[in-house]
Amino acid sequence: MIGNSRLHWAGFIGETLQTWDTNHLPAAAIKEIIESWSAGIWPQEILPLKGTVSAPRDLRLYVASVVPTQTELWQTYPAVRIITLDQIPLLGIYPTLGIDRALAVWGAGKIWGWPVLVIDAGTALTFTGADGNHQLVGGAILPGLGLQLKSLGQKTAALPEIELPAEIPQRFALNTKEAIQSGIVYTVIAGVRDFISAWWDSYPESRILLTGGDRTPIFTYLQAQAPEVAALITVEPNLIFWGMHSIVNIQ
Ligand SMILES: Nc1ncnc2c1ncn2[C@@H]1O[C@H](COP(=O)(O)OP(=O)(O)OP(=O)(O)O)[C@@H](O)[C@H]1O
Ligand SMILES: CC(C)(CO)[C@@H](O)C(=O)NCCC(=O)O
Ligand SMILES: [K+]
Repeated sequence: MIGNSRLHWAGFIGETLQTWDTNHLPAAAIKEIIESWSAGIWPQEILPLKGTVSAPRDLRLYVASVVPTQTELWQTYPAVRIITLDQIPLLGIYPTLGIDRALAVWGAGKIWGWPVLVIDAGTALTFTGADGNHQLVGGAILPGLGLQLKSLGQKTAALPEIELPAEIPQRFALNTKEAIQSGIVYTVIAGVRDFISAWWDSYPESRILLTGGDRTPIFTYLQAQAPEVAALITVEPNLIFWGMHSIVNIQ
């Protein structure tokens, strides 16, 4: 899965599933990976994996991407299959819907049942809901936690670029760092709770799944602020891969 910040990898290696993340890769590295795979060798220096790994010569690579320039770099690999929206049986898809959102909500519905709401806390924070007929209800997109911190740090003179706090901060802060942390954390959690509550108004029995690179801090803050809501949320890092797995199997 090619995201806006990095690449998310999942490999069935023998009987086991391994997952890992890398940065976006430059063209030269991708060329090297493709040459290695074509020769039946695992490119261990670029994509380190546990154990010694050779690669089958026809190693299939399934790519879903929300970054077209990155997708392009993989298209020279003969065994690549690009997963596109038209391959996802979700009803009511609109043409510019992100493939990551479509795959995540499809994977969630397939495994945890319908209706379902997915919260993906990545570069962008997205809500994506589908109903009992596997029909997209819709969703919302806002800047993710990292991007909110970064944009304040970069677009102001006096605000530093800081990290997310490990625990929920004090709400009314008396220093700049904690004031930024409070502002972002409390408004995002309030927003997340509001979207969940609005979703449950329409789909009271629905599962809610939380995924993405910032799933753990979001879940920690939610547990502190609204433990009764957090208790009803399923945290699942591999939602998009479950979606890809299901799509790939039906082809
Ligand atoms: N090692 C890491 N590198 C980059 N971001 C990380 C890392 N660990 C956690 N994160 C957090 O993950 C967030 C990005 O999420 P994720 O990796 O899911 O984004 P992405 O690659 O854009 O994928 P998506 O397109 O699904 O949002 C950042 O806001 C950051 O706080
Ligand atoms: C919202 C992001 C950036 C989240 O990764 C991605 O799903 C995307 O580029 N979506 C396209 C716009 C949409 O989903 O309506
Ligand atoms: K853009």
